[in-house]
Amino acid sequence: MANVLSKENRPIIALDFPGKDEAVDFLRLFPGEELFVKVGMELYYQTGADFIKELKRAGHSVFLDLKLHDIPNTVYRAMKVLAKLDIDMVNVHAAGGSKMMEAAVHGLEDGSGTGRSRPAIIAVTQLTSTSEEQMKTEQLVDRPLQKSVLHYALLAKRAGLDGVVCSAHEAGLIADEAGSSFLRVTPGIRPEGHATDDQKRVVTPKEARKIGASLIVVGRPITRADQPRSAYQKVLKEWEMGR
Ligand SMILES: O=C(O)c1cc(=O)[nH]c(=O)n1[C@@H]1O[C@H](COP(=O)(O)O)[C@@H](O)[C@H]1O
Repeated sequence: MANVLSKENRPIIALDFPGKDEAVDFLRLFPGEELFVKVGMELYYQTGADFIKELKRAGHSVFLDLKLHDIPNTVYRAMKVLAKLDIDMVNVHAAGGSKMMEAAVHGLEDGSGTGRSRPAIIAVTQLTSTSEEQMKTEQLVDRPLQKSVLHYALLAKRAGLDGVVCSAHEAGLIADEAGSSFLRVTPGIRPEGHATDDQKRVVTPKEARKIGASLIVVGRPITRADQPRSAYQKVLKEWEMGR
């Protein structure tokens, strides 16, 4: 798989912008810097593959966050296409099951061809906006949230995935059970003193690293800040303090 842990595990910036212009304006604030960015559904559905290629040409690492969740054959075929974008990381929902996750890995391998490493692939466990109460009432899952997350992580590992998306709260447990090389990519990150919002299970960058996150994903605290560049520096500093 692509080496996503190079360049000192920089925080991944979620480019959750409505279109290319806004994303480009944001990236202009970081001249010459090679960032690790996440392109999600909103931006990808607007800009498509061309913008991903531009980001790669500019030297950025790209996590394409489309959270695939469909029957194995459909996911296999979609991953085969995505592998050609030369992205660094993609994801699926673990709830799609082991056969779907295996198909996703095979799709990436077949799409990458020989001589090129496939993108890293991680599985979303329970979203960081999900609470235990919601799991009970809406998913009818009557188990502790941590158990569900760990179960999905081990399922993903057995299916050949490289890691999971989870809250930092579960990162240490997953490292213990699935091994430290199994990636724990953690959104729901809020720097010290930041206001709360729709994210339920939030952690500071420093705490996330201490607990066992391999990589953190940060969106609005940086992209919606009055001074995005200094907000990024603050996140980076807090992340480094957690080492
Ligand atoms: O897969 C993800 O990236 C993801 C999974 C999850 O459980 N929670 C979660 O917040 N995310 C993404 O991480 C980013 C977090 O953004 P902020 O809440 O603005 O920091 C968003 O782009 C979400 O789509």
